[in-house]
Amino acid sequence: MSGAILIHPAVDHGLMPAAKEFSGGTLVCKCAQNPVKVTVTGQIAHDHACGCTKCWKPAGATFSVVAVVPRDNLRVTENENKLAIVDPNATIQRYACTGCGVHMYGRIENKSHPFYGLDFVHPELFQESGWAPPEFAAFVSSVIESGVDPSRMGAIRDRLKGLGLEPYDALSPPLMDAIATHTAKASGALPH
Ligand SMILES: N[C@@H](CCC(=O)N[C@@H](CSCO)C(=O)NCC(=O)O)C(=O)O
Ligand SMILES: [Zn+2]
Ligand SMILES: [Zn+2]
Repeated sequence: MSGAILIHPAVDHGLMPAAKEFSGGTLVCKCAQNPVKVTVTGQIAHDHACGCTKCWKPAGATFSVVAVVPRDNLRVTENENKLAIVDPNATIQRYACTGCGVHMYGRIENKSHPFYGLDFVHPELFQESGWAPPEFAAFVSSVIESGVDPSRMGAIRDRLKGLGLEPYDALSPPLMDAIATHTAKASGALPH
């Protein structure tokens, strides 16, 4: 680790490679009793470190680690009654455990959203190893909104680059292109 720059416990010691045989697993919240469990089928996609204020981060972390899975591949299997939506007006409706505060999944209900059909999950909550590691860092400048001193941004971006997580202030260029393509097709600027 370089100095006091802690990105997230799942990346601070280097990225763990994906396991070829990883076929999903169980996300478990941090409650000592009656934890919420969410079963995910298949590997995660578009895993990234996210600096936005809305994604759940473990204590001490500057970034979250968040990825997507098809919503049909996700099931709440235990203690669903403990879940509550953090902000019903947000694009991503994040279901948090009312016991420990961990966000178990985030769902997009707007059918015209470019990412409709995908749920957001924090893969560090898997009890299994082998999930695909983060590929880039998103919404990096947004960490300032959580109180990070702007003077630290150079060191934070250098640390992310050192970990192989290219820093962007929105999503990665391929994902931003996919969003723009969706928008252009919806408006008619591009053919379907
Ligand atoms: N500066 C804002 C940015 C918040 C934001 O737009 N977050 C993104 C990324 S979340 C995971 O990649 C987003 O899509 N948000 C939609 C939502 O949260 O519903 C901030 O930091 O708050
Ligand atoms: Zn909990
Ligand atoms: Zn985020």
